[in-house]
This record gives sequence, C-alpha cells and structure tokens, in this order.
Amino acid sequence: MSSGKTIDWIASKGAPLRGELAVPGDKSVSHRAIMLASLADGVSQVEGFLEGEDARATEAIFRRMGVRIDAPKAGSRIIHGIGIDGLRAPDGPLDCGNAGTGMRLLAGLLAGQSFDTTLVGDASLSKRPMRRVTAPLARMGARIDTGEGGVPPLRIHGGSALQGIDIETEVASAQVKSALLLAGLYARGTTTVREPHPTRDYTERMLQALGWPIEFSPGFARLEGGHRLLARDIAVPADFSSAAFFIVAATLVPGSDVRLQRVGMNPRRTGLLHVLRLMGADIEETPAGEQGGEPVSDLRVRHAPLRGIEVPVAHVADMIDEFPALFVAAACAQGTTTVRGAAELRVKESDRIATMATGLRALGARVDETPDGATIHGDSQLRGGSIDSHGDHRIAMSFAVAAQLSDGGVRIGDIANVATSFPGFDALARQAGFGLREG
Ligand SMILES: O=C(O)C1=C[C@@H](OP(=O)(O)O)[C@@H](O)[C@H](O)C1
Ligand SMILES: C=C(OP(=O)(O)O)C(=O)O
Repeated sequence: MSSGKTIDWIASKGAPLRGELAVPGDKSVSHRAIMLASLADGVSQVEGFLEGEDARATEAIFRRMGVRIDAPKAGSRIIHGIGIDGLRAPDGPLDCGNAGTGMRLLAGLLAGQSFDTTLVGDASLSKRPMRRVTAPLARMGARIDTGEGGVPPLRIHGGSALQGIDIETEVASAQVKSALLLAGLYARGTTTVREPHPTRDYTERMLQALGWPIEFSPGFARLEGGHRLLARDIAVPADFSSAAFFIVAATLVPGSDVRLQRVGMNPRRTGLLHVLRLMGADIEETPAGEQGGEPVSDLRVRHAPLRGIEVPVAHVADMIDEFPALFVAAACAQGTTTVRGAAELRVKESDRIATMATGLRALGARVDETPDGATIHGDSQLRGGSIDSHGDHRIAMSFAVAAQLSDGGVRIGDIANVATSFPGFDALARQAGFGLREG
C-alpha cells in the first residue's frame, strides 16, 4: 500500500557488482501460502515469507476473516488454518493494496464463500482490468460487480452455488488461472483451465502439497470441489524476479562478478535467463536442491557484452515481470532488440511499455513502442536525467540498474512501492556496489 508520501532515489554509477547476495522470498508463493494455509486444517509454518506490502496486505485480509497468523520473526509466519469453510465475514472492505495477484486470486476464492465481501486497492490497482477474472467466474455462477469499466472495487456476493467449468483462458495469466482454480475448490463438479501459453503453476503445486487432488501440466490444470486441505510447512524460495535486477546489473557493469544464493528456478519464471544467454550473458547456474517443492539454484553472474535479439515470443509469459529490466539490458546491448507478444505489460502496475520507453528516452536511448512490445535500439551511452516510475516498483528498480551505466545521476521519482515486492532493495543494491540513495 502506498503511504501517500513520495520518495525519490538518486541513482548513479557505483562500483562493479561483487559478493554474495540473498534476495527475499517469492511474492507469488507468499500470497498463496497465506491463502491456502489459512484454508487448511491444522497449523502451517511458513519460512522465507516475503515481508513486502503486497503479501502483507493478503495476510491482513485473512486475519480480518478470522485466521490467526503469528509472526514470530521477520520472514516467519505460523498460520492457524480454519478449514476450507472456516472463513468469517470481515467487518468492511478488504484492501489488497498494490497487488493484482492478491485481488484476482481473492476474487475466485471469495466467490465461493457464504458471505459478501468488497475488495479495494490503491490508485494503481484501481485502474487494472478485473473482467478477465469476473467474466469467467460469472460463468461458474459467481456474482461479482466491478467499478465502471471493469476495474476495482469488486463487490463479491456470497452464497452463490458455483459450478465447475472447462475453459480456455483468453490471456496467459497465472492470476486468472488461479482465480478459477480457487473458485473451483468451492464448485460442484470439475474445473478445467487451459491456457494459450503455460504460466506459473504455484497454485497447482501448493494445492497438491496440501493434499487437494489436482491434475496439472504446462498450460493445463484440473481439479474438483469438495475436498479438504491439510496444513503443511512451506519454505518460500528466493524470488527470481527480485534476483533479475542484479542479474541484469552484473551483466551490464564491467568488472562485475556476483553470486545470488538459492534462487527459485521454476521454469515458468526463468525466461529472462534464456533470453539474456541468447544475448551473450555469462550466467553460471549451480543447482542447490529444492525449497518448498521448487528447484533452487545458486547463480554466478559475470559482466559480458550483450547483443540485441528478437525476443522469442515463447519466453514472454515466463519473463513477464522481467521486461522492465530487459529493456535496460537491450538499451545497453549492441544492436537492436525486438519485443513482441507482450501487450500484457500495458496493464501491470503501470503501462510498462510506455513507462520504460519514456524513461529510457529521457536517458538518451532510442525506443520505438508497438502495441504489444517495442524496438529498443542498443549501443546507448545513457546519460543522467529524471524518471517518473509512476509508482511502479519494477520500473523504479530497473532505472536504478540503468543509472549504473549512465554518465550522470538519475533521479527516480515515486519509489515507495518498491516495498511491495522488494523491501530492502536499496540496501542490498548498495551492498552489491550500486550508487543509490534517497533524495
Ligand atoms: O500469479 C502470480 O503470482 C503473478 C502472475 C503474473 O501476473 P499475470 O498472471 O496477470 O500475468 C505476474 O505479473 C505477477 O507479478 C504475479
Ligand atoms: C505485476 C506484478 O504484480 P501484481 O500483478 O501482483 O500487482 C509485479 O509484481 O510485477
């Protein structure tokens, strides 16, 4: 949740990136851990929970629906599950903050409850499209009113008898898929979701880990209503999307050699690794076992010159949150990089194609926008300037990376929302070598 206070960063060229870096827990997994452990029978302990505002907003919402969640120390939660039908009506609107994930997953989960709820969000979330979940949920029998134009708030009417469906989603979105699966827990019969491109499968994996029968494979998931979830301890892996800023920065800054510890390597998240390697990056990956059912690896990233490429459309969904950082890499690569099939970027916390194109141009790069992507002309010697992050955490962090390559200082406006996904980014970035301070 944005505090309303505007904070800026002044970022500038620092030192080559060095050392061992531990990035915080995965945001997607942290949301789902709160939701599913709350609905389980018994007590679950969550370790590596992301202390970011998005996941904490979800946590606060479940507390308000009667779930006891203890926080013995940072990154730890003890969740006293109240069973699949145990949630209680909250005493007012539920605030999802900045989190599309929180709101869309909850739309599905709350559609199956016996009581009414209202979901609200901050200024950015209040502009994001919700019909992508409310329309298919309506086909299951859910009754959800949106604001004018299909945006939040969502007024969810409880007491609907949900019916399973077999549906092919229009957009490749793990949030849409997860909303339907969570509604499917409460539906009569079978819910089947087919996707145009496979998306992250954390909801499916965690349902399975907590004992709900589910069948899934890339681009496909099927479950039926009427089972129960059993509490289980959950170890949250480090967030690949947070690691991505350091992977790109270390690749770009000459002399860098950095190690990232035990990063979550779910194949539906690591598209950026493939794309950066195609561009010439030097990323060494050492598998380090599993954490919470997810493969994790130690990554060693050394500086390497990059060349522009056409980003394969097949990787787009697997790197959807990494495009802001990729745009920076592309601006500093030799030659042109083309991005297509990424129209989803226009409906994230900001229009990420437009905010990145505008910001990079302000630093002297040449970027042409297209409706579903951009052409980024490389070979840029970035200069200093002023950037508006539009309150978008990933834009703010991407320009902190860009500033490590620029000739002058970069003022990055409105960075408070970095705390939604990556609290402590600035301290870790300074530890790695970044020139970065509040201004
Ligand atoms: O399911 C999730 O946890 C997420 C899915 C993605 O959104 P879409 O599914 O809408 O693409 C991603 O952008 C977001 O950061 C987290
Ligand atoms: C798009 C993002 O998150 P959400 O949709 O949950 O707001 C993100 O973290 O980049």
